Amino acid sequence: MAIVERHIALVAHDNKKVELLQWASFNKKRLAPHHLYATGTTGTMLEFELGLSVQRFLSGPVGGDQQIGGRIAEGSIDMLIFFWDPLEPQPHDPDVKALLRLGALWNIPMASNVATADFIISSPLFESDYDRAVPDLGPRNWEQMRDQDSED
Ligand SMILES: O=C(CO)COP(=O)(O)O
Repeated sequence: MAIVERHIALVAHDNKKVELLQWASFNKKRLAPHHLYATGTTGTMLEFELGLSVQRFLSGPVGGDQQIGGRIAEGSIDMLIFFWDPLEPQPHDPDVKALLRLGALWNIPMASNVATADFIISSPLFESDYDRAVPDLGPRNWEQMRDQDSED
């Protein structure tokens, strides 16, 4: 049976990059058939060290987290492996929070640590059809909002 190709974003803060590299190295064969994305430095590391083909965005602190969040919102990234650093504040903490928020909102599988990433990548669902529930977040109805406002 053909595998379902996932669109997976891989991101790690500096103190977590080695952990991500080791995880990706161990799982290289399983990751390779999928479409991989990463923030700038994480992506360079994965390409350079493992020879994986990765679409790189800007570095996290200068907009890369927001770019990935945008792709999640528009539906072109459907999984996030993000080893964020729980022991160190980041200059772009609002962007980190926004990325995690969008991942939760759009109900994509997200791993913040190695154990969860292991569970995700070894799940039978990893490469099979999965009907992910997506919230109904169509455009808000301006006319309805205006009429409600005038009733108040
Ligand atoms: O800061 C990051 C995620 O918040 C990661 O960015 P880099 O991959 O460019 O180091």
